[in-house]
Amino acid sequence: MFREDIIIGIFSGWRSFLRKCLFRVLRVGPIPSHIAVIMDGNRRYAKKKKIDDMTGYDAGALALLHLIIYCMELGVKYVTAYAFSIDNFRRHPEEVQKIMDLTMESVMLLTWMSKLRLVRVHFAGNLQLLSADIQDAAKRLMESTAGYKNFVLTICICYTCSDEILHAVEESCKEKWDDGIGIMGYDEANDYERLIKVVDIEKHMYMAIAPDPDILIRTGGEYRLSNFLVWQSSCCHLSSLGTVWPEFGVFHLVWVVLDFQQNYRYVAKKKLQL
Ligand SMILES: CC(C)=CCC/C(C)=C/CC/C(C)=C/COP(=O)(O)OP(=O)(O)O
Repeated sequence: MFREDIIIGIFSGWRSFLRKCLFRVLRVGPIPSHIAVIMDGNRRYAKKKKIDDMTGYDAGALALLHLIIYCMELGVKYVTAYAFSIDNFRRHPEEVQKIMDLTMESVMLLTWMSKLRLVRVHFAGNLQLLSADIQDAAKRLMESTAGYKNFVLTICICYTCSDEILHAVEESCKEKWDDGIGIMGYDEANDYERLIKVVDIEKHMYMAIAPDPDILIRTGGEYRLSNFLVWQSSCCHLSSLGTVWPEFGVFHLVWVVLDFQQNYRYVAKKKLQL
């Protein structure tokens, strides 16, 4: 499904012209630096179109590819997608396998795209839960693109924010232990002082590579975070869309960014008060 002609097609024609005009208008206002997405509604899309669920996921992966290209054009620097939660391992094995296959296909496509030296790819999550071949391919891709600064794509796979926090706490404790420092100590007032600080935890989060998201989009009409970037989204603009993920397109993106711009001043003020 991932063919070079799809990518070329997206860039060409009158649609590309219209998109450029819309993005020029959007750029008059503040552009989010980081957009995160929960790609919900792939199976509902499949049901609606009377196709099998697996083809629904293909359509979802293509919608993600479109979003990446639009965000690059618009000037968004970070895109983070929730591809697979640790809880998704409870799904039907065929479905789990399909998403793993798509991950492998995406790694191959992104490896091909990495020749353009445009995208830094990062996989966030408990990667040990992936099969050895996907782990290897993902690690190689992360290493080979680590120096690219223009655009950062993070694919959250085998991810939940609770697991991310546990991992970060563990790493912080190990670090203190290795430095010969206990976890709790006394300050001069004989009061407890925290030796593990928020900065220690944040340094070890899987998402440490990116700033906190400015916008978190969830498609499929749900209003839950489903354990996605819970730590990082205290000040971000949440956008829940009724549309199913494979139908997410450029007009949805424009709508979400306009909504973000309308609330920008308020959210910026709130961030300063934190
Ligand atoms: C790069 C990469 C690996 C891309 C992955 C492709 C992709 C679209 C993954 C979404 C995974 C997922 C479990 C979505 C939830 O939708 P759902 O199908 O459970 O939605 P629904 O049942 O509510 O309709």
